[in-house]
Amino acid sequence: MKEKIILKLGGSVITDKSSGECKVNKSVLEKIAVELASRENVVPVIVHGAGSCGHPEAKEHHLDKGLDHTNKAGIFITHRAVCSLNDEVVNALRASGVEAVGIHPLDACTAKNGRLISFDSSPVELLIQNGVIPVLHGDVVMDIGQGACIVSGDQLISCLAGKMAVDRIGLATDVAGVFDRDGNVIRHITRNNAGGLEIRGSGSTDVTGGMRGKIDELLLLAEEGVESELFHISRVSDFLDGRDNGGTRVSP
Ligand SMILES: Nc1ncnc2c1ncn2[C@@H]1O[C@H](COP(=O)(O)OP(=O)(O)OP(=O)(O)O)[C@@H](O)[C@H]1O
Ligand SMILES: C=C(C)CCOP(=O)(O)O
Repeated sequence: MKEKIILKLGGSVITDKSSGECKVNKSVLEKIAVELASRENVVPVIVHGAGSCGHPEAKEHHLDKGLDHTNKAGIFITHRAVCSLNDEVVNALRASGVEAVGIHPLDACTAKNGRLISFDSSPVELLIQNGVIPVLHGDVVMDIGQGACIVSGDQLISCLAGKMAVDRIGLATDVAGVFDRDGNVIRHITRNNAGGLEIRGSGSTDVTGGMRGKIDELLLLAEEGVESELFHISRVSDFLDGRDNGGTRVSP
């Protein structure tokens, strides 16, 4: 029986996030695609972040703060940036023989004050039933409270996991896991120990809260009874094979 998994490819991994402009790490994408092509044990849904292909644009047009009369063009500009990255991810997968297609949250979701309130997951489920890997991404989303907002790939994961049964959820980033003050990986986070941790944002331009935003989102997911794992991209094969990946588990 194949495991249904959600794998988030962090923007810190698939782009050069420290660059002020969209720079895709094509060689990393190729390696991930080869890993996925060789796996018969999992049916993945891929979600990716924006990194330098979306965060700088969203920040410049302050879309995380909503729409006003000055920033409407930011919708197109930000969406185009992250869609260009989505094309690169899909193309890398397809070049390795993995049948994949992009799904864009702007077309499929509605939010209220920054939180998703509707997302029809049936295309995602039908695609995987038919052997095609859906590739979703953090995006600008129309918002009935503030006009528009930025929905992170992390929030999308929570939303998807609430709608479809998945066996495991993994988030690959540029760090080995969540570090404590001494730089050691915290192997297990729950609501009980999360309060005392020093978790900050990203070192690069980021409108969705960096590691802090990610852990807050994963703790909400944990409250729904769903566990997730955060690990370094170099350990993706361990995650795919269900082995210890040296990272941080966030659980109820
Ligand atoms: N306590 C911490 N432990 C580990 N990383 C931390 C911590 N606090 C802040 N960080 C930062 O969080 C970053 C990872 O979060 P980030 O949001 O950039 O990842 P991502 O999901 O790959 O990116 P994106 O949001 O573009 O998809 C690390 O590069 C690190 O600088
Ligand atoms: C900035 C945009 C468009 C999406 C952000 O998604 P994330 O990189 O998963 O936080």
